[in-house]
Amino acid sequence: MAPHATGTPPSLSPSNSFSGSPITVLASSRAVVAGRITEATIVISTTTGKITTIFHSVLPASDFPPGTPYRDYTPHILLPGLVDAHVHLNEPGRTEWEGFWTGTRAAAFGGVTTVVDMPLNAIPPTTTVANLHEKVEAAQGKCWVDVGFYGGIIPGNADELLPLVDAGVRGFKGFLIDSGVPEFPAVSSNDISLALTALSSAPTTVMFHAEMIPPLSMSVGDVSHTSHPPNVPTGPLNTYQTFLDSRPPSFETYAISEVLSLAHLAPNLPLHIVHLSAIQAIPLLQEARRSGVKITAETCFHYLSLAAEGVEEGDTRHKCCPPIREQSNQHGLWAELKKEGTDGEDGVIKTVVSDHSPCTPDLKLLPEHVDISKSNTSVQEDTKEAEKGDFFAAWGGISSVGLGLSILWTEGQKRDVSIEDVVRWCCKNTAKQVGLGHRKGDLGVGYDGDICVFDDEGEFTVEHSSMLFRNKCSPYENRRLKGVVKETWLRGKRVFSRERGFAEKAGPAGDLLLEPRKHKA
Ligand SMILES: NC(=O)NC(NC(N)=O)C(=O)[O-]
Ligand SMILES: [Zn+2]
Ligand SMILES: [Zn+2]
Repeated sequence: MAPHATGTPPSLSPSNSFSGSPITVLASSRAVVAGRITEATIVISTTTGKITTIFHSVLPASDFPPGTPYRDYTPHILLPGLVDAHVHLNEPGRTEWEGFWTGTRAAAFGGVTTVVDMPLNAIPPTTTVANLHEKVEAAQGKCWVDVGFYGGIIPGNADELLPLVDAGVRGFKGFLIDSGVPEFPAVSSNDISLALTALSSAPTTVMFHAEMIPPLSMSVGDVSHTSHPPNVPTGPLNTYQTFLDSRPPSFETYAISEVLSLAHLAPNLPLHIVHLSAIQAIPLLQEARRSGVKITAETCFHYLSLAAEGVEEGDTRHKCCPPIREQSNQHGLWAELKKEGTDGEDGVIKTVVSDHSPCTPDLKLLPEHVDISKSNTSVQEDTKEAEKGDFFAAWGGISSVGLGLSILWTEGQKRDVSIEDVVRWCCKNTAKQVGLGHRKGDLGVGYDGDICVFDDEGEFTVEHSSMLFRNKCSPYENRRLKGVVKETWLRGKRVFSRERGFAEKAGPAGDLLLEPRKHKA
């Protein structure tokens, strides 16, 4: 046996194989194994889909029995499949916005092998066990990657929360501001208290969309002095700055203070702020962590790659909540993110996710001058002239599932980001956040054989053929990105290849990840 092997030697007896070989072997001179780049030969059981052995060198095919599927991908990098812990798949109920089939194919295209579906925008929302069952029913047989589900916290559903934990949700999300859909109302501080109390010793994570309209007296200083509440537009509705001014950083800091003021109700429960945008919130979170509050935050590919200064008039593809802020804010997010994993530092932003929240293009109310892919017919024919480009009336949400790795890699070129950093933020930490750290987010013995084959030197332009989500409407369209996913492997099966497409004959191989989260020892 080669030196430096970890794990048990592969059982090479062909008798326990269903596909002719009991193992599949992927090798490369560069792989991110246990968080470090190394040479590796990865052996995956074809029966369990688990990694059985990793050799820390590139072994030749001749070291394995004849007929063993083997490929040396050198010089491409083998990464753990990405875990995108924030995706809105919208099925059932708003399947014209997205769906399990299209959303998970878009994920597989980008090396994402696990997505965790948000509890809102589908109808019904995932706020009861019965509703979770409807979602699971709708997902059967349609998923090209593994899919987990969050539960939702809304007013009045505190009694559903523990049953949802037992039913296998990977965490919960509640809104402190209007969510944009009527069936998922915002929670009050009383609702949060009830939820935290109900879940105080449950093995889960409670996450918040942290924006709140602060009392008027507290908003002074955020926006130019006005007597308006900040959420009321004070300029042209199709100018991005008007929208940005309407959701200032104080919305995020105020909401996070609210969450922190209730954290004592569940001191052992992990809390998490989704899609953090405002850097002004970072000191609050740092201080809370220093005083022992178990709170983390995620940011999104768009906050790290787009900036308010670059949003053209009426280009509502950039609308999301909280908003994309100025370039200086983006720098601050990067600085905090890069602390994560640095010796002696404690970054509060642990993860980077897509927050893929699509809709049909008509709801984006795009004006004609915003040139989007013409694959979506009758895009804005019905839009009233007055509404075109209106940042307030347009749906808030950015489409990017499956583009994240390349977006981050492209941005990272300017910022001394290593591939190990990307794996930590998008694989290891996201898997841990959703209670899947024992089987996802890393390459190691006993982990699922989820592998992204990444050409870190390749480039592509985002166009129709690289946006596999249902509606081709994304601010990344026509952008040139660095880093191409060549293949995506899910539990030892190749589900996607850039050259050969999807494993159509085998069909969707994704599992629904409903194993309940485990109590910490
Ligand atoms: N209803 C939504 O999908 N909202 C989402 N929208 C964004 N982020 O703009 C979100 O996650 O809050
Ligand atoms: Zn949100
Ligand atoms: Zn979201």
